Amino acid sequence: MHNILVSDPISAEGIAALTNRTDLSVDVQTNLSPADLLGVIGKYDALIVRSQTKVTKEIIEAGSQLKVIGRAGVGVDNIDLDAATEKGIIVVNAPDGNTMSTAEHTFAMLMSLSRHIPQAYKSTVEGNWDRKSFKGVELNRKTLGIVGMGRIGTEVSKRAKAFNMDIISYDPFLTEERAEKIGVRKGSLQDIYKEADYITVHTPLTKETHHLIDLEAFQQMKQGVRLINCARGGIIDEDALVEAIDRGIVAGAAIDVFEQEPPERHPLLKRSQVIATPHLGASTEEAQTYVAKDVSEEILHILNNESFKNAVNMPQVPADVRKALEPYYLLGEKIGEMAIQLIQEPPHKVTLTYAGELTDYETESLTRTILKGLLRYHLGSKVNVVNATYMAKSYDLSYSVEYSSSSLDFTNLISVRIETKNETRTLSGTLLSGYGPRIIKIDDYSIDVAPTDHLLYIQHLDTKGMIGHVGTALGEQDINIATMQVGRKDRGGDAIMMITVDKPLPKQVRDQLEAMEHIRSIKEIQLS
Ligand SMILES: NC(=O)c1ccc[n+]([C@@H]2O[C@H](COP(=O)([O-])OP(=O)(O)OC[C@H]3O[C@@H](n4cnc5c(N)ncnc54)[C@H](O)[C@@H]3O)[C@@H](O)[C@H]2O)c1
Ligand SMILES: O=C(O)CC[C@@H](O)C(=O)O
Repeated sequence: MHNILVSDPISAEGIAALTNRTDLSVDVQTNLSPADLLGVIGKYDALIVRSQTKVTKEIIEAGSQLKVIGRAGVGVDNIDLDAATEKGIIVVNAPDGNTMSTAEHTFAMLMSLSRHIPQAYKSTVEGNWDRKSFKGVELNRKTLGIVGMGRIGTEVSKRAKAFNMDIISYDPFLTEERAEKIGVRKGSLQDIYKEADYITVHTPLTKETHHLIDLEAFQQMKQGVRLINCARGGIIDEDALVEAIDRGIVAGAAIDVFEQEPPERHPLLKRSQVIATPHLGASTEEAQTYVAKDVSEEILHILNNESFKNAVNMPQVPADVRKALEPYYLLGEKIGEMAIQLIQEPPHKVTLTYAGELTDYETESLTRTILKGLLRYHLGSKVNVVNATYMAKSYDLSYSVEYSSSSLDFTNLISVRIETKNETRTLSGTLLSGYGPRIIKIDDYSIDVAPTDHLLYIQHLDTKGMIGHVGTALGEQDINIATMQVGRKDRGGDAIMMITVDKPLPKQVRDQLEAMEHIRSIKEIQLS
């Protein structure tokens, strides 16, 4: 039974996929204080939030069972992503469900701003009939500057085109081709400041976009410009906006999101040129149902160990790539687990090499899986594919990935070279059609071993009778040999045996083997 906590108001219809299941327990508690949340979070496997709940490092650390945090919406700035990643907790969002609603809200703000609808409404219901104070402006043939041409920015541009607006847009990822396809002009921020009658922002709030629109930016804008922020508080510097309004640069601003929410008595709210809504961009019945459905589906996938697509703190793996790589994850994990057991000292460098058909794919998820296998052996189950690269870095283990054209005549090949201060070991494996994962090389020795639970790796001198001696010693102690592979470099030189056995070796058998003449080392390898 998995326990799920929903701590913000979420569409009941949207989370029906969770609440209808008998193998899940879903608690909806939308009035928890941070202290209350801290007290209860320890018993939950999944947490679903909108933007109100602040999922801090403290909450994440107290979430001893947490596997996934779901954000029913786009922005994840209320979740400490680094803390979640460090703990191996997947953070998923619902990036598409509220795009239309937010684009429509932006447009409602744009029009309200132009025709002073909120101010005129207030005056009218107060008993006035004031037809002079609220003269507006047309959108027709005006220039709209869009900062951030992602999902919402693009939808806003479509609506603006229908109003015969000229659109100029800046986004670091906007190519000339895409701009042409959408029907907007691509420009710089400075172009927007210089030309736009309206500016709307649709970026995430990042270090780069924090106070992107500051006093310096306002000073470059057209006199009488109007601004809209339905993205995130903090992209526009609120104090600078007040100053720009007071200096007459800005004729109006429509603000849905604030640096602090609620925006306790900010001077901005005292300016008659400002209209405001309380973070309502995504607040429609449709959007709330869509985002809740999307995030519920993702949570179900994650709790059932199925593939998912909207993780924010790990790379997205397209479904076709994931399907193609799926059989390699097991092979990669086993190679990682074996490699770490072959070395005697802490590793400081790992080089992963992919060859054959693997070079056709985006292998980031495979790399994470190999690192997970490698690190788990010592660090335990706290390592997973979410935090594997983070964990590697935090243990000063550098890793790199290479692609090779040489796959030793196999259709695919994964090699892991692991280096310590004094030794370097290399392990290679392949996925053999019809046979599954095989280890085909250890250092310079060619072998062919399935990575089973108990393996015995013996380095010895190539001399007569070794196989017999080892076989007898194991047999006498009732250790059944499932398979045995031998390899040597030169006749009479260094040689290896890789034996798969049915159970771990008792200590006396190990001691006995270690004491045998011509045996150089014995390593038991346990795979999970
Ligand atoms: N008001 C609301 O209720 C509400 C609802 C939904 C989304 N949002 C917010 O709207 C914003 C946009 O959402 P989206 O779904 O369109 O996201 P998106 O990821 O589809 O688009 C964001 C775009 O911003 C661009 N960008 C990043 N840094 C930039 C910069 N410095 N200058 C210009 N462009 C930059 C990115 O390249 C990307 O194309 C987010 O902040 C999201 O949280 C608010
Ligand atoms: O949950 C909400 O209503 C806000 C959602 C919005 O800010 C988002 O980023 O998706």
